Order: sequence, then C-alpha cells, then structure tokens
Amino acid sequence: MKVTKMHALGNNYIYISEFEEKLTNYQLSDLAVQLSDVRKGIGSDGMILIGPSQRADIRMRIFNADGSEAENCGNGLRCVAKYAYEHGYVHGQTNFQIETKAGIVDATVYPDAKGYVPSVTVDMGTVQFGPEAVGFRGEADRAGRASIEVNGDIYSGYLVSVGNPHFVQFVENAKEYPVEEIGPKIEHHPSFIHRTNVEFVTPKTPYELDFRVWERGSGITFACGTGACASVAAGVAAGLLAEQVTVHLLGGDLRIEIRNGRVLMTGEAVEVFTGEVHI
Ligand SMILES: N[C@@H](CCC[C@H](N)C(=O)O)C(=O)O
Repeated sequence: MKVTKMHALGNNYIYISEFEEKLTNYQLSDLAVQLSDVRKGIGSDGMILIGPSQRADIRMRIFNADGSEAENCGNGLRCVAKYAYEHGYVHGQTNFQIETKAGIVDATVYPDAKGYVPSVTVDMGTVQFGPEAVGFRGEADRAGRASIEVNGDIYSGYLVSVGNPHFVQFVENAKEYPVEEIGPKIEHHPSFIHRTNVEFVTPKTPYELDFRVWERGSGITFACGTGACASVAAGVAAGLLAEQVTVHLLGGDLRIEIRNGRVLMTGEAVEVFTGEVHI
C-alpha cells in the first residue's frame, strides 16, 4: 500500500489516497492503530484518508492513533489541501472545498514557483460553545464555561466545538503544565460523552498565546489545529485575546484570525516521505 507521511507543525499522520488505494478489505480503525505504532508500523499521531467527495472537491477522513475516527483535524486539512493540489486532484485550483465529518470547509493553497505548497489557509467556519456542542453531561455558564472534578481538584474550561470537542483551559504557564498527567484524566472524564481534546493555554499578550494539548485518541501531540482555533475563540470570548493571534505550539507557530465570526487558520504543511507498507 502506498502511503505518505506528512506533518504540520509536528502533528504527523500517515496519509493514504483513496484515489490510488482500494481500502475495502481493511478494517480502517485497525489499520490506523497498526500504522501509528512506532514499533510495529511507521509511527504517527494517526491516519488520514484523502478520497473523492460527492459534496466537495475532495474528502478527508481522520483516525486517531487509537483507531477512533474524529470529526475534524485542522493540521490534517492543511496537509490534505497540499496533497490534493500537488497531485492534481483539484485541477490547479488554489481555492477549493474539502468535506469532513464535521462539514465542508474552504481551503486556499499558496504554491511556490515550482508548484509546491508550503502553507495553506483553511476557513474552519464558526465554532460552537456549550454542553450540547461537545456532548457534555453537566452545567455550563452562558459563555460555555464548565467545571469538572478530578480526584478532588476542580478544572474549569470552555466547552468548544470545532466539529470535534475541546475543553480549553487558561492556565498560568502552559509550557510548564503537567499535560501528560492531567490531560488523560480530563479526556476520559465521564462528563464528556465522546471524550474530549484538552487544551492548556496561556495568553502572553492579546496577540499571542502559548498552547499545549492532550489530544483525544492520540495523547500529547506537537500541535492541534482545531485546538488552536478553539483556544483563540475561547480567548476572544473571555476578552483575553484579539481577533488576529499567533499561537505558539510545541511544533511551531500557527496564525489564527477570526473574521466575521469565522475562524481562519494559516500554517505550514510538509511532506516527509512517500513509501510502500506491507501490512
Ligand atoms: N490534530 C488534529 C485533531 C485530530 C483529531 C482529534 N484528536 C479528535 O479526536 O478530535 C488537529 O490538528 O485539529
């Protein structure tokens, strides 16, 4: 099977083109787990499929490293846009639509003189706040902020959906935060019906923030595009951030802009290698 490894700010996935590979004989969750395993597979944060769409120019499906299928993936969308453009799937259009389980988004690629795409903007649409949006059993305030208890400690955060669920917490120092210890406890907290992605963010000024994430189904990753969108939206709602912000993630920087309520995300997309796996 032909696969391509790509990353965006270190958030790395194995990409498979359904235009080239027939996957009907595979159990997709198992395939994602196998490929993501660094010892017995390739090693990645998960698997992403690029395929034909009835409703948009192309379709993305995203599976986390544990095999669960997610609704959306911001870093994946930028890589899918790069892949689709460079492989001629969108016939040279620099602006096109990608279908996800969370809906259809617009992507804009910026090819260089050789036709390679180093960076991409995706219009991620509007985000939703509150318990219903993320599948949270419990109360929230009018801003969509909720508290949960873990081993006697209280954690407060914004419930934000970017198609997929996020719990965004403003903390004093995201860089030093024990993400590995607290992240999984919140991901699996019984209040979150579908589990959740967990963000720990520290605004440094109204224009930039430090960001760390514990991703549902993948654990600590170097970046999370939907998480960055959710965090900036929460920061704007809290009056802490402006509408044009640079997010500092472990793997590099992402530009997030909120324009007329819509969240635009701009950042890199990188191909690492293309090869063949025998699975
Ligand atoms: N890394 C992604 C999000 C991938 C899915 C997420 N773990 C979930 O289960 O919702 C991004 O860049 O947005």
